[in-house]
Amino acid sequence: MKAVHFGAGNIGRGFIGALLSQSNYETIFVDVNAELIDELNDKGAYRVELAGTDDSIEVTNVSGLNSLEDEEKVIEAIAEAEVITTAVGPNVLPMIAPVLAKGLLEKNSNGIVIACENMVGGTEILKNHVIENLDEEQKEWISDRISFPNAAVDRIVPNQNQKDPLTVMVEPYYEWVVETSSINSELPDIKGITYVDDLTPYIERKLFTVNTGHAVAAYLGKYNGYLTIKESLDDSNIKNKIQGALSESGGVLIEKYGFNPDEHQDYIDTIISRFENPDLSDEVTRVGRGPVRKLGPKDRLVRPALEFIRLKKEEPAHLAEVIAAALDYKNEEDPEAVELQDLIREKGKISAFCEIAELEKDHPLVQSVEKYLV
Ligand SMILES: NC(=O)c1ccc[n+]([C@@H]2O[C@H](COP(=O)([O-])OP(=O)(O)OC[C@H]3O[C@@H](n4cnc5c(N)ncnc54)[C@H](O)[C@@H]3O)[C@@H](O)[C@H]2O)c1
Ligand SMILES: O=P(O)(O)OC[C@@H](O)[C@@H](O)[C@H](O)[C@H](O)CO
Repeated sequence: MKAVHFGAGNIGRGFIGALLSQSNYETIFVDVNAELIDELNDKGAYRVELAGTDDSIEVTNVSGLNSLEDEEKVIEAIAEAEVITTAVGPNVLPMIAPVLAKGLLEKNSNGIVIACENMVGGTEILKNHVIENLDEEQKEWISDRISFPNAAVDRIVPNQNQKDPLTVMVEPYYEWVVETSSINSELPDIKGITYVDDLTPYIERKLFTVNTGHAVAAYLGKYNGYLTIKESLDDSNIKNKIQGALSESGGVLIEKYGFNPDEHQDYIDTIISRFENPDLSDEVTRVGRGPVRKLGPKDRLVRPALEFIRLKKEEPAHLAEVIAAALDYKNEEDPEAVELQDLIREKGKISAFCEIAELEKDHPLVQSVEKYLV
C-alpha cells in the first residue's frame, strides 16, 4: 500500500508519517525543503522519540520528493497511492492543489485525501482548490472516485533542535479523527484513526480548546517576555487566564454539543497538563505563528468569542484580552506577524482587527477588545 504525504515537517514526520508506517504503508513525503527530502532518500527511515519516555518508533519505508523539482514523479506517486494526506499549513493548501489535481486525474482506482491541518473543514477547502480549475467532466470524475473527508489532528510537536534533521520528538498523546460521511470507498485501515460520522463536535472541541488555550499561552507569554509555553504556564496569572478563556470557549461547546461539563473540564485539565509537559520545549513563536490566520473569523480566538456573545449574551473578557495581546504580537521572522504590524501601522489596531476578523467597529467583541489594548 502506498501513501503520499505533503509536508515532511513536525506533524508530517512526527505523527502522520509514523502512523502510516506503522500501518504498513510505503510513504512518500512531498516537501519544498530539499535538505529533508535528500535525507529521507538517503536514509529511507527516521526515528520518532516519545518525550518523557525511553520509547521511540522507527519509521521505515519512507522516501521523499521535492514538490518544486519533481512534479512528474509527484503526479506518478499520487496516481499510485491509496491515501494522500497533508500537513503543510492552511495557507499552503492552494499551492499543492494543482499538482494534487493532476495526480488524482491519473488514478485508475479509488483514493482518499485527508488534510490534517488545524482548521474547520480543511479537506473540503482543499477539495475546492483541487476542483476549481477542472472542467465539468474532470470534476465529476474526481467526485466519483476520490473521497475528501475532513479530519482533526492533535499531537503537540514542537520545532526540532536535533542533531539528526529527521529525528523528531513528540508528546506521547495523539488523536486523529476522520469523518466518514464523505468517504465513498472502504475506510483505510490506518492505526490510530478514529472514524466518526460527524466531525464538527470533534474539530471544534479540539480547535477551541487545545488551540485556543495554546494561543492564550503564546500571545500572553510573548507579551510578558517568555520564550516557551512551559514558561508561560509557570506564571500562575497566565495559567488562570488560560482557564478563563477555556471556560468561555467551553461554555459555548457545552451548549452547542451537549458535552458533560465535568468531562469537558477534565478535557481542559488534561490539555493544560500537556502544555506543562517538562519534557517538551515548545516556543511561543511556533504556537503564536501566523497571527493573521489566528485572528480570522473562523479561527481559535474570534470564533469562540463571537459564539460566546451570541449564546451567553456576556462579554468574553478573557478571549478579548488574548485578542488584544495577539494584536501586539511582533516577530520579524514570521511573515504574518510583519503583515499584521504593517497593517496596524497603517490603520491602527482596531481597524486592522476589524478587517482581519471581518467585524464592524460597533460589534460588541470589538468594543471588548478595545478595553484591553495596550
Ligand atoms: N506541530 C503541531 O503540534 C501540530 C499539531 C496538529 C496539527 N498541526 C498542523 O499541521 C500542519 C503543519 O504543521 P507543522 O507544525 O508540521 O509545520 P511545519 O512547518 O513543521 O511543517 C510544514 C511542512 O510543509 C512544508 N511545505 C511548505 N510548503 C510546501 C509545499 N508547497 N509543498 C509541500 N510541502 C510544503 C514545509 O517545508 C514544512 O516541512 C499545520 O496545519 C498545523 O496547524 C500541527
Ligand atoms: O499549528 P498552528 O499554527 O495552527 O497552531 C499552533 C499550535 O497550537 C498547534 O500546532 C498545536 O501544537 C497542535 O494543534 C496540537 O495538536
